[in-house]
This record gives sequence, structure tokens and C-alpha cells, in this order.
Amino acid sequence: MLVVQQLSHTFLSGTEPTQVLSGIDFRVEKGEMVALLGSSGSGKSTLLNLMAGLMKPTEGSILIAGRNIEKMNENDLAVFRRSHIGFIFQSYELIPHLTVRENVELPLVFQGVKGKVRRERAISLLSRVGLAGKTELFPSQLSGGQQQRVSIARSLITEPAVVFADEPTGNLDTKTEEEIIDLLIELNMGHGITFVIVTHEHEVARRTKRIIQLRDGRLVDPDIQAGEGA
Ligand SMILES: Nc1ncnc2c1ncn2[C@@H]1O[C@H](COP(=O)(O)OP(=O)(O)OP(=O)(O)O)[C@@H](O)[C@H]1O
Repeated sequence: MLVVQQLSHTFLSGTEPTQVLSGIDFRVEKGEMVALLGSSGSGKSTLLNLMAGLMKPTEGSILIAGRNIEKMNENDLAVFRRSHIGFIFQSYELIPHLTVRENVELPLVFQGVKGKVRRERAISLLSRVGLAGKTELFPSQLSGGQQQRVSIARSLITEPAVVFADEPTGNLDTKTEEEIIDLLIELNMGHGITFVIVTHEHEVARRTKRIIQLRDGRLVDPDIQAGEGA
């Protein structure tokens, strides 16, 4: 599903080259829910940007659904990203002048899917994330947790191979954070959605079945991780 092989990345933008990731190797199988845990500056955003195809790595490869994304050109990558990768952001990134339902439909508009089909799929997903009665409201009329539910529904509408969630509960209080993680777990267990959740919060990571930990741009050995958690 997602395979990261010998991935390294060096930024050349400053006065000196900065190596931010070195020799990253892991795979995430279909239907897994994995936390990518690391403190500030450990390289999480860089790794996420590489896996999402937003930057090219200096070394190594990334396969999603069997395709090498670092070898694709800009156009192919944009099309691939739209249909195979879902995104959930810390700050929801909803469009304020579109209704909840229209926000969820949007990825299908770009794919040229007909209005009726889009609407039905969006309404069904919104009911799955607990927002059945809110479809015609605007994002500003919802709480933060509800807005994140909209963004979760939007991330799923193209039936992507993998959904990347970048600090999905970063803007939420503890209770709402738990509810959102509960929802992600339910979508994973009940519908087999593959999630990679990027977080610096141990509480969030602990709720997933598997934790991949980054420290100073390298993966922490799983045996060491297990020892640290004990
Ligand atoms: N464009 C860039 N040019 C040079 N260095 C960069 C660039 N982007 C990030 N870095 C450096 O790479 C390192 C990792 O940054 P990154 O944003 O990936 O970490 P992070 O784990 O996501 O941190 P945070 O949780 O604070 O967002 C940092 O030391 C950062 O200064």
C-alpha cells in the first residue's frame, strides 16, 4: 500500500545543506492505522510532504498503491494525488463559502463526477461521520470537532488508498480529540481505511495499533520504542 524505501532528504536552501531525513524504511499495509510520532523538528512534516508527493526526496523511493510517486511528473502526480491520497489537516482547510456538503463533494467535482452521484456520496459519508443533520450548514456554523468531521468525510470521498492526517486533533480540546480519534479508529476497523496519523502527542499515537517513531530524522528501532513505552 505505502512503501518508503531508503528515503533521505537534504535541504539546500540555507547557507549549508541540512540533512533532515536519513535512511527511512517502512511499509504500511492496506487497512493499517499507523501513528508517525516525533517531537518538533524530528522531520515529520518533511516526511509527510514527501509521502504526499509535495516535494521530491534527495534519495530513496515512495510507493503508493504500487506506483513510484517520486518518479511521476507534476501533472501525473496531481491526478494521482487527487484520487489516491486523502488529507486531513490540523486546521481543517474547509472552504468557508461552500456548505458542508459542497466541501465534501469538492474532490469529486475535480474528477468530473456528476452532481447527483456527488451529492449522494457526500450525504452518505456525512452521515457516517455523525453529521447527518448538518449538510446544508456552512463551516462557520459548526464546532471545531464537527469541522474536522467534515474534513474527514472530504478525505474519504475519492476512496483513497491512504489518508494522511497531519496533527488532526491539534486544534481540539481533549474530549473532542478523543471523539475524533474514536471516529478514525471506527473508520479504520469498520471500513478498512488506511490511515497514517502524524502527531507529536504520545496520547494520540498510543491509540493506534502501530507507532513509527522519528527522532532527528531517523526511525527509532521498534525494540527501543517498546522498551521506552514500558
Ligand atoms: N525548507 C527548509 N530548508 C531548510 N531546513 C528546513 C526546511 N524545512 C524544514 N527544515 C528543517 O528540517 C528539520 C525538520 O523539520 P520538520 O518541519 O520536518 O519537523 P517536524 O517534526 O514536522 O516539526 P514540527 O512538529 O515542529 O512541525 C528542522 O530542523 C527544520 O528546521
